[in-house]
Amino acid sequence: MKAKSFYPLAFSIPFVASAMKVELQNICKRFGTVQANDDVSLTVEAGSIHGLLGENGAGKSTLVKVLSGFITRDRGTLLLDGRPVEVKTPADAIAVGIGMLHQDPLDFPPLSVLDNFLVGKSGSLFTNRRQAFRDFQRLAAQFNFALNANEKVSNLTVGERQQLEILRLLSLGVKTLILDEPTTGISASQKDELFAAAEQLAAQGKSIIFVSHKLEDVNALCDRVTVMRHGQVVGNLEIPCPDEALVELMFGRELAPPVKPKTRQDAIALELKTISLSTDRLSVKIPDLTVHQGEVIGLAGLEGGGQQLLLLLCAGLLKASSGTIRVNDVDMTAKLYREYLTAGIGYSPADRLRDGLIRGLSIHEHVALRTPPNGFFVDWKGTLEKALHAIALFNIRGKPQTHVERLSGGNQQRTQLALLPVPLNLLLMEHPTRGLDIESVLWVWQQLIARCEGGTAIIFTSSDLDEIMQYSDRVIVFSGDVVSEPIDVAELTVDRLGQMIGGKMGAQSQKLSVST
Ligand SMILES: Nc1ncnc2c1ncn2[C@@H]1O[C@H](COP(=O)(O)OP(=O)(O)OP(=O)(O)O)[C@@H](O)[C@H]1O
Repeated sequence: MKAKSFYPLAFSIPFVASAMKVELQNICKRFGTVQANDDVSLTVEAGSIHGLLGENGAGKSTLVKVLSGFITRDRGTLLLDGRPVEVKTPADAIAVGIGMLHQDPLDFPPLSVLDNFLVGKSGSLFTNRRQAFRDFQRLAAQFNFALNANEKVSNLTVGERQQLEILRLLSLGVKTLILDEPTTGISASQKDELFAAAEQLAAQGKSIIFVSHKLEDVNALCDRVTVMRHGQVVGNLEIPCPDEALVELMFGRELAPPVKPKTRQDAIALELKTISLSTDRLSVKIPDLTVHQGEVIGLAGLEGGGQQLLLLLCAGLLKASSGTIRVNDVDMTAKLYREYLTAGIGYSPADRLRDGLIRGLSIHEHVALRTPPNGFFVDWKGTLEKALHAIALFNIRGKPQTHVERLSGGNQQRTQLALLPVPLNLLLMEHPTRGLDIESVLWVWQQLIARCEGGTAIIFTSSDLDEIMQYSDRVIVFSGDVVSEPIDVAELTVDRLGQMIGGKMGAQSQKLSVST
């Protein structure tokens, strides 16, 4: 790289392999009428990976935000290695060795990887970039993270941004690393890399707190797990632990997945012919595709692949370089985005707070924005009733006046779903259940299946291969610039899907090269 050498001071990475026991005692935190943490106590032994499990809104993020200084607690004590410490800001937390990787990494996308790596270091403006670059490379190599220091962060996948943030926190001397739902939205191989890094750090004596609602992740990675429900600790168990026991603790009852009935009808909802898509990073040819009303098509592939482009095309947000798109027998190829909306096409993006909802606006204001105006004025009374109805119907834990950024991840997704028009001809969903607890996942799919029964065709992306297998009628696999033909789900297994995403397409893509 071309290192700028006019930064005179060097910084060095504190490579202290030190242990730290973390104890949270009787933590209480209330937001208005919500008691988010109600007398919560948690002990994380040095050198261990401790899971924090709970349904959406259980209070997990609040607890770890208290620990990492992003939220001030109302009551309770924090002990590090038996000594009480005061953490009131994220800087206080870093100073005592506690760092948190957020669900959406707190980075600066317009800046380079190296610039982001330097954020938070004292005197970082005057840092010797050559030295910083070497430190970055050394640390990245230690964890097998293939990151390019000169790449802009805006070009990275969520998984790569997480890796960068972990390196940055470690370089700041963090000894307790909090991972807040880190496997949401990353690829299977990035998850493996993340787990290997967490295990390596625990082996060095660092303590890891792993916040999740994925039982298989907790069972695969953690030594112990604490389960929260309604702001309280309801269990503290050794891992491995049977899934049924964890589910019962999380929800107070057993859960059964919905059976997907055959919803495919004869009428055609969507037709794609000889479509080519390209951005400055990727060019893909999409196989000719006919989607029937009520049918579910799953798009599998690594994050940042062509599957997202295909959804954007069908939503009218991206124009194809060639080919035609027809919805309900109407040629939409040259149509504008708003014409896609009036054609009954709904799009639900993965990044809820960036693309789906508007920070600073309440649930009620979102409902009002979605409601066609009756004359010049907004009908605040009528839209309030609609908001209350949506909150009840979609079981959203929030009030009409709650700002969307204050909702838990699961409740943001419920709000996004509540805002989708009914009926729809075509529903495009990026990661429909990302960040949701198991009960919410089942609930979301119940809603989606009901839409299919009403004739809506669904195309969705997911990095959860079990979800793709369970709910799709047919699957299209994206691997780099190679795209498979649509495959009947009965012909697939999760293993086969994983191999195809990894590039072993076999006969399924050869057919495609004939058809394109
Ligand atoms: N800043 C805030 N203002 C108001 N209420 C909040 C705020 N942050 C969290 N809450 C509420 O506190 C409760 C606990 O939320 P928290 O985010 O801690 O849950 P969680 O277990 O992390 O959920 P998820 O898994 O969905 O992220 C929820 O009811 C949430 O709406």
